[in-house]
Amino acid sequence: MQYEFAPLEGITGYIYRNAHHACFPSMDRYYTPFITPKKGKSFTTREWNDIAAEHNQNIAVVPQILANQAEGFCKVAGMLKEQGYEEVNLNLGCPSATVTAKKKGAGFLADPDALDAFLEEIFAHSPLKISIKTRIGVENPDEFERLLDIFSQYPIQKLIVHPRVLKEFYKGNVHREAYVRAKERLSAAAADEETVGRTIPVCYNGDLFSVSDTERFLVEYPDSDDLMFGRGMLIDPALVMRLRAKSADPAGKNAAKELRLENKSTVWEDAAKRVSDIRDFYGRLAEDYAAVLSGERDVLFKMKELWSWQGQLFEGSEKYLKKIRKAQKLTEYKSAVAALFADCPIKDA
Ligand SMILES: Cc1cc2nc3c(=O)[nH]c(=O)nc-3n(C[C@H](O)[C@H](O)[C@H](O)COP(=O)(O)O)c2cc1C
Repeated sequence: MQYEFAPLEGITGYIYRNAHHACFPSMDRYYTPFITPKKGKSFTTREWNDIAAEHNQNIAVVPQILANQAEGFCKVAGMLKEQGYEEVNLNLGCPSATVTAKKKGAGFLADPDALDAFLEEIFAHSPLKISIKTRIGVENPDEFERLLDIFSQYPIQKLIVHPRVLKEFYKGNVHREAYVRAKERLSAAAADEETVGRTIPVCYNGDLFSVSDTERFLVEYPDSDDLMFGRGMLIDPALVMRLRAKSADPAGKNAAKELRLENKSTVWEDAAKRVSDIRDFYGRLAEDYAAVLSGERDVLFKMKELWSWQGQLFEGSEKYLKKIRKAQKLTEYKSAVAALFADCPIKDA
């Protein structure tokens, strides 16, 4: 089983990724929040910091590009190659109106012919392997068949499917049958000589918020071998660590060995251990942000955003979260966080 950390813009930058990897070394890969090609200019400072090789040592990272012009995509891919990357991910999922209005992200799915022409160009000229993270359409899940026709023509490193259409944003039920369809279609994508024998690995992404959600998913879709987690990791940063420790499948066991987790599955279900690991992680994050951000306000902004997710893992956390949200100084923040850790039991999800 492969476990991927989803790109989360504004959250999973290099500071977060490095701290997460140090505290919960369990992910096969982290995807960066998207980078956009710009005319003339290369990267913004934020983008540069995020992808620079020195900020991503000993951690498997796939940078993501948001683009609809092949030239810009390939130029950025070339710059990423210089930093030592081997793969780049194309964003066909972002539902934000500012992005989709420019026919990028999930907005690009509205014009399958243009998307096909773009893919032809980038697969011909990109210096890096290309994976794709996609939604299943704009308005209607039926649009996915046409998109799969297109995807099946290209040597895509991996197709990550978030089975919602653009207009659903992140709400409502996921269309899991579309994920099944992608697996059926792309593992049998042997339509002509060029594609004979080629299969495109498919990764599932969407609404796996807890260990029990994931276990239920795997009972229903036992052929799954690659899962991507986004918000679930913000709620429980040890989620994949716990899945690996509990896993009885051989790949999981090997991964557990690599991570020196043998016989530790019980430790990972121990509530006190879970709380102290999350406390260490959040302590480290606050310090690491303080080392690069310009003042307490910015650090507080980052940490408050994280707590809006993390708070969901603790029973009865609302009044403590209110204090965290109201904190104007790091000292106030720290005492509110300490009170939450002391008083709120962790959920067994
Ligand atoms: C705050 C936030 C930022 C996101 N930023 C990105 C992004 O930069 N690139 C991308 O492909 N998806 C982005 N996504 C989508 C996630 O990667 C993921 O597909 C989505 O959250 C569904 O997975 P989940 O249910 O496991 O959270 C973002 C989602 C959220 C909530």
